[in-house]
Amino acid sequence: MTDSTAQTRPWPAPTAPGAVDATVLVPGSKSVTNRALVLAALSAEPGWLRRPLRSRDTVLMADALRAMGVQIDETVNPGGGEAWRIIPAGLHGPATVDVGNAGTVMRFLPPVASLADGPVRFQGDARSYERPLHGVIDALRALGARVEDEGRGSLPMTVHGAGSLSGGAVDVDASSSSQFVSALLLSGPRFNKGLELRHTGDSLPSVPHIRMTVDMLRKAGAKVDAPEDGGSAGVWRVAAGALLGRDLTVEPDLSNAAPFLAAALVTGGRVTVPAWPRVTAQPGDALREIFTRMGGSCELTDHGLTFAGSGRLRPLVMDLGDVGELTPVIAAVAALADGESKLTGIAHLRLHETDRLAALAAELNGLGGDVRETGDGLVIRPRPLHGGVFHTYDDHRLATAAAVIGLAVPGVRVENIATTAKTLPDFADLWTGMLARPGALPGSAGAGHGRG
Ligand SMILES: O=C(O)C1=C[C@@H](OP(=O)(O)O)[C@@H](O)[C@H](O)C1
Ligand SMILES: C=C(OP(=O)(O)O)C(=O)O
Repeated sequence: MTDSTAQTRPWPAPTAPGAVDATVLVPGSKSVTNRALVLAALSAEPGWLRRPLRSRDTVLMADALRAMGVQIDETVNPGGGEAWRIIPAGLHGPATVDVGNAGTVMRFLPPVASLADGPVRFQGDARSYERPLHGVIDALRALGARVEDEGRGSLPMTVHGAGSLSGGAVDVDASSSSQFVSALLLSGPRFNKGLELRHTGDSLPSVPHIRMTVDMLRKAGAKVDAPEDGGSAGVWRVAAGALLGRDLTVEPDLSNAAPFLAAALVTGGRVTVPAWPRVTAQPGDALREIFTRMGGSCELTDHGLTFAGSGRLRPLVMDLGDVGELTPVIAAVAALADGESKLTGIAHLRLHETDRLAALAAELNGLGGDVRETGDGLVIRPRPLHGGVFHTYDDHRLATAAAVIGLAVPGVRVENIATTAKTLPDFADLWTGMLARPGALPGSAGAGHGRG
């Protein structure tokens, strides 16, 4: 078991010196980087990944693929950033994979391991042993793989790769994580009979992430049929066939743009995120609508997205089931808003890096907030907040949510800010850099939400 997120002294979250006015270069998308690595590893020819995200989750993915025999060379991109050359090879066991606490690694790689020619052992952080994996394990067994999981339907486990997998039809209940579906689809082209996956659960979270999987599979040459509506019911079909090597430039991580856009909203300022894609499968694109509903406005141009706050923070009543990973930052903004917010459709967040519903309620209430857990979400009422330690439970998005609160509330100290390394190792520097360039926008709320 490993945990590379070093414990550090609580980080004093800076209060906003005024309305922020900054351009923030947000690093690449975790979800795109890790899908691209898997697809490149399964391809029939080498590929390039330009401006990949380098973070704990993506390094774990790359190292795991290397452990199975894939060559990944890290070079410099002529246009800036890194370029990773991925040279697929026969997948080998025995190998050991450290998943850390990365849902993408622990779910996407067992199907890949079933194609290896020997046993692949999966282990990770303590939390990874609690996160659901049964959808992947049961499906792999139904498709012909041998998996030893100590009978728990979770990690630690060993996938006994036999060099190939029969594949075919399988039922999956992915109501606890969309990643079960994405995991099986990604390896589907390499199964002898391809894959026909029927979703049997009552609900399906994070559907945009499944669309991202389908989109990237198609761009790699796979033949995929997907349900039109993308709702909870549906059948996905992936034809057996070779995948093409791609030359892919990774988009900025729009979910990791959330705290920076929130800074514009909370301070009545303005933040530009360059290279915001005009068309994207990333769920973070929904921030344009969500934060506009919460009081801001935005403009998407060839230079990127500029988001401006108005000085007013409106509450949000919304089903966030499609965009669950945005919840912590949205909840932080909601705690500073001028009315009651109701966030629904996110029961599955109890199974994320930590139980995010319990953690957000405990930590916001610990600062004087009024947050109540419901069966599938949170009710957040405005209350004056005060400073204190915000615990982060080794959850990167709890840490960034705490930083947003700290803009408006003096004295917030964030436990283990280093946990942001899961997807955004540069977070603290980007955050202080953003605040070092305050604009002088007249009439802005500035740090006026401070209620300490
Ligand atoms: O496939 C992906 O890249 C992801 C899917 C979602 O998982 P869940 O469906 O488990 O919420 C999301 O929350 C996670 O951050 C990334
Ligand atoms: C839920 C998340 O991550 P994971 O890929 O570990 O599921 C997340 O990043 O918000």
